[in-house]
Amino acid sequence: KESRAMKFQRQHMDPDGYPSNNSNYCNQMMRRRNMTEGRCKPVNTFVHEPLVDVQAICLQGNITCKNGQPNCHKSSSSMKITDCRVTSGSKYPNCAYRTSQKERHIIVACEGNPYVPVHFDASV
Ligand SMILES: Nc1ncnc2c1ncn2[C@@H]1O[C@H](C(=O)NS(=O)(=O)C[C@H]2[C@@H](O)[C@H](n3ccc(=O)[nH]c3=O)O[C@@H]2CO)[C@@H](O)[C@H]1O
Repeated sequence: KESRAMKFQRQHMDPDGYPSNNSNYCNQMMRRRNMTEGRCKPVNTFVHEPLVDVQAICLQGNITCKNGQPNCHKSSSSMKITDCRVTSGSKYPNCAYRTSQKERHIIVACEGNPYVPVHFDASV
Protein backbone atom coordinates (compact mmCIF):
# COMPACT_ATOMS: atom_id res chain seq x y z
CA LYS A 1 0.00 0.00 0.00
CA GLU A 2 1.28 3.45 -0.95
CA SER A 3 2.26 5.54 2.09
CA ARG A 4 0.89 9.07 2.51
CA ALA A 5 4.40 10.44 2.08
CA MET A 6 4.88 8.54 -1.17
CA LYS A 7 1.45 9.60 -2.37
CA PHE A 8 2.43 13.24 -1.74
CA GLN A 9 5.60 12.75 -3.80
CA ARG A 10 3.70 11.02 -6.62
CA GLN A 11 1.06 13.76 -6.74
CA HIS A 12 3.13 16.87 -6.08
CA MET A 13 6.87 16.45 -6.64
CA ASP A 14 8.53 17.11 -10.00
CA PRO A 15 11.95 18.54 -9.06
CA ASP A 16 13.49 18.13 -12.52
CA GLY A 17 10.45 19.14 -14.52
CA TYR A 18 9.42 22.63 -15.52
CA PRO A 19 6.73 23.17 -18.13
CA SER A 20 8.53 26.20 -19.63
CA ASN A 21 6.00 26.85 -22.40
CA ASN A 22 4.68 23.30 -22.66
CA SER A 23 0.92 23.73 -22.44
CA ASN A 24 0.63 19.92 -22.42
CA TYR A 25 2.65 19.54 -19.21
CA CYS A 26 -0.44 19.06 -17.04
CA ASN A 27 -2.24 16.84 -19.56
CA GLN A 28 0.79 14.56 -19.57
CA MET A 29 1.76 14.71 -15.90
CA MET A 30 -1.74 14.26 -14.47
CA ARG A 31 -2.02 11.01 -16.43
CA ARG A 32 1.55 9.86 -15.79
CA ARG A 33 1.11 10.34 -12.01
CA ASN A 34 -2.24 8.49 -12.04
CA MET A 35 -4.56 11.36 -11.16
CA THR A 36 -6.94 10.77 -14.06
CA GLU A 37 -8.25 7.33 -13.04
CA GLY A 38 -11.92 7.17 -12.16
CA ARG A 39 -12.19 10.90 -12.48
CA CYS A 40 -10.15 13.93 -13.52
CA LYS A 41 -8.62 15.33 -10.33
CA PRO A 42 -9.84 18.96 -10.51
CA VAL A 43 -6.82 20.82 -9.12
CA ASN A 44 -3.23 19.67 -8.57
CA THR A 45 0.07 21.47 -7.99
CA PHE A 46 3.50 20.16 -8.95
CA VAL A 47 6.55 21.56 -7.13
CA HIS A 48 9.80 22.04 -9.07
CA GLU A 49 12.21 22.11 -6.15
CA PRO A 50 14.46 19.46 -4.59
CA LEU A 51 12.61 16.98 -2.36
CA VAL A 52 14.79 17.89 0.62
CA ASP A 53 13.74 21.55 0.30
CA VAL A 54 10.05 20.60 0.30
CA GLN A 55 10.57 18.20 3.23
CA ALA A 56 12.28 21.05 5.11
CA ILE A 57 9.00 23.03 5.04
CA CYS A 58 7.77 20.76 7.85
CA LEU A 59 10.31 22.52 10.08
CA GLN A 60 9.19 25.99 8.93
CA GLY A 61 6.25 28.30 9.77
CA ASN A 62 3.54 26.34 11.58
CA ILE A 63 0.05 27.46 10.52
CA THR A 64 -3.55 26.20 10.58
CA CYS A 65 -4.64 24.08 7.62
CA LYS A 66 -7.76 24.75 5.55
CA ASN A 67 -9.46 21.89 7.41
CA GLY A 68 -8.64 23.43 10.81
CA GLN A 69 -5.91 20.95 11.72
CA PRO A 70 -2.80 22.61 13.23
CA ASN A 71 -0.17 20.66 11.27
CA CYS A 72 0.36 22.88 8.25
CA HIS A 73 3.59 24.66 7.41
CA LYS A 74 4.33 27.47 4.98
CA SER A 75 7.56 27.61 2.99
CA SER A 76 9.78 30.49 4.03
CA SER A 77 10.70 31.20 0.42
CA SER A 78 8.69 31.13 -2.79
CA MET A 79 9.00 28.00 -4.90
CA LYS A 80 8.62 27.19 -8.58
CA ILE A 81 5.30 25.40 -9.02
CA THR A 82 2.88 24.45 -11.77
CA ASP A 83 -0.85 24.55 -11.08
CA CYS A 84 -2.97 22.15 -13.11
CA ARG A 85 -6.66 22.97 -13.31
CA VAL A 86 -9.21 20.92 -15.25
CA THR A 87 -10.73 22.85 -18.17
CA SER A 88 -14.47 23.36 -18.77
CA GLY A 89 -14.20 21.27 -21.95
CA SER A 90 -12.57 18.36 -20.12
CA LYS A 91 -14.56 15.12 -20.42
CA TYR A 92 -13.45 12.00 -18.51
CA PRO A 93 -11.52 9.91 -19.50
CA ASN A 94 -9.95 12.59 -21.69
CA CYS A 95 -8.93 14.87 -18.84
CA ALA A 96 -7.85 18.27 -20.14
CA TYR A 97 -5.91 20.74 -18.00
CA ARG A 98 -4.74 24.32 -18.05
CA THR A 99 -1.03 24.57 -17.15
CA SER A 100 -0.04 27.60 -15.04
CA GLN A 101 3.55 28.19 -14.06
CA LYS A 102 3.98 30.22 -10.83
CA GLU A 103 6.38 31.15 -8.05
CA ARG A 104 4.59 30.93 -4.71
CA HIS A 105 5.04 30.08 -1.07
CA ILE A 106 3.47 26.68 -0.56
CA ILE A 107 1.55 25.32 2.43
CA VAL A 108 1.75 21.61 3.20
CA ALA A 109 0.47 19.39 6.02
CA CYS A 110 3.06 17.20 7.69
CA GLU A 111 2.64 14.01 9.69
CA GLY A 112 4.50 11.01 11.05
CA ASN A 113 7.94 10.11 12.23
CA PRO A 114 9.88 11.20 10.28
CA TYR A 115 7.66 14.28 10.09
CA VAL A 116 7.17 14.72 6.36
CA PRO A 117 4.68 16.30 3.89
CA VAL A 118 1.50 14.26 3.40
CA HIS A 119 -0.91 16.81 1.89
CA PHE A 120 -0.75 19.93 -0.30
CA ASP A 121 -2.94 22.60 1.30
CA ALA A 122 -2.45 25.75 -0.81
CA SER A 123 -0.03 28.18 -2.42
CA VAL A 124 0.16 31.89 -1.53
N1 LIG B 1 -4.11 18.83 7.94
C1 LIG B 1 -3.97 17.62 7.38
N2 LIG B 1 -3.07 16.76 7.86
C2 LIG B 1 -2.92 15.55 7.28
N3 LIG B 1 -3.62 15.10 6.22
C3 LIG B 1 -4.53 15.98 5.72
C4 LIG B 1 -4.74 17.24 6.26
N4 LIG B 1 -5.71 17.87 5.53
C5 LIG B 1 -6.09 17.00 4.59
N5 LIG B 1 -5.37 15.86 4.69
C6 LIG B 1 -5.46 14.66 3.88
O1 LIG B 1 -4.84 14.90 2.63
C7 LIG B 1 -5.50 14.13 1.66
C8 LIG B 1 -5.90 14.95 0.48
O2 LIG B 1 -5.86 14.53 -0.64
N6 LIG B 1 -6.40 16.15 0.78
S1 LIG B 1 -7.03 17.12 -0.37
O3 LIG B 1 -7.49 18.32 0.26
O4 LIG B 1 -7.95 16.42 -1.21
C9 LIG B 1 -5.67 17.55 -1.39
C10 LIG B 1 -5.84 18.74 -2.27
C11 LIG B 1 -4.60 18.89 -3.14
O5 LIG B 1 -4.13 17.61 -3.52
C12 LIG B 1 -5.09 19.59 -4.36
N7 LIG B 1 -4.66 20.97 -4.39
C13 LIG B 1 -5.45 21.96 -3.86
C14 LIG B 1 -5.03 23.28 -3.95
C15 LIG B 1 -3.79 23.60 -4.57
O6 LIG B 1 -3.36 24.75 -4.67
N8 LIG B 1 -3.03 22.57 -5.08
C16 LIG B 1 -3.44 21.26 -4.99
O7 LIG B 1 -2.74 20.36 -5.42
O8 LIG B 1 -6.49 19.52 -4.35
C17 LIG B 1 -6.95 18.66 -3.31
C18 LIG B 1 -8.28 19.14 -2.87
O9 LIG B 1 -8.18 20.49 -2.45
C19 LIG B 1 -6.72 13.52 2.29
O10 LIG B 1 -6.42 12.17 2.58
C20 LIG B 1 -6.87 14.27 3.58
O11 LIG B 1 -7.32 13.42 4.59
